[in-house]
Amino acid sequence: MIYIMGTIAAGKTSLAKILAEDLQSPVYYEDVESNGLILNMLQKFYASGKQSRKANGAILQFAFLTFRYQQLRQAITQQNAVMDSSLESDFVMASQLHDHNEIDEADFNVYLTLSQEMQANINGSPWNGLPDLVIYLKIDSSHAINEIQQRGREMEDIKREPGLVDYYHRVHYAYEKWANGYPSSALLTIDREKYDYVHNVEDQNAVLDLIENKLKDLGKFSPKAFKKIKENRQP
Ligand SMILES: Nc1ncnc2c1ncn2[C@@H]1O[C@H](COP(=O)(O)OP(=O)(O)OP(=O)(O)O)[C@@H](O)[C@H]1O
Repeated sequence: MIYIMGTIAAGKTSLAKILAEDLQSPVYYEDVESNGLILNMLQKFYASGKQSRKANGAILQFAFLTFRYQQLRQAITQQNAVMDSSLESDFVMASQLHDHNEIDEADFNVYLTLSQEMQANINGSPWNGLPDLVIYLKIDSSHAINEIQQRGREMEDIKREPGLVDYYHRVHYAYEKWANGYPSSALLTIDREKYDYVHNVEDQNAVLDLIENKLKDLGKFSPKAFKKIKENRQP
């Protein structure tokens, strides 16, 4: 199992697609646009800054947790499944909301208990609860904000809600802090300021090489399978 982590609009979905195609692996997307229930909750969450985050933050996290659990139950049975979001990324989001008093203590404790119960329920079947590899997309905060604005979702628009700039910086900081302290499994950092894997084929191949070399070193596929993947890749 491969988790992709990074702040809002770091490029997780694009990398998940490119990597899964190259590895011929199953891929699990966040896909909020086609999940009506989550999209509706997100719109309420984003509606009016701190106030709406406080009113909707906890229930949104419970919704994401449920959705992720459904994905995970399927993904644990598959080799090298790519997850564009995960219980780990939800935990970063939920924690930063809690740190800023947008999820209260009691709700956060229920969230943590439920999350642990869900993980315990799928651990050992055959998953041990940890991803084989975590890819962290490191991006400058102002660059991520530009990307968010360029994708043009009304709920995320800083012209509509200028206070979102602080929120985006805060989420970015939460991910940086998480990446600096993550001890649990192999972590590979990809510098988004160096690699444009969406528009530049050379960059794309360089990033795929970095990830697949790491997977090979971790024993996730044989040197022969690795060679075949590289041969099949677009020049
Ligand atoms: N656990 C969560 N709590 C709060 N908001 C979340 C959570 N997970 C995702 N979101 C929000 O849902 C939206 C998801 O958008 P999308 O699926 O495009 O992913 P993204 O995080 O922006 O990633 P990327 O652009 O890197 O693929 C973003 O606004 C994101 O902040």
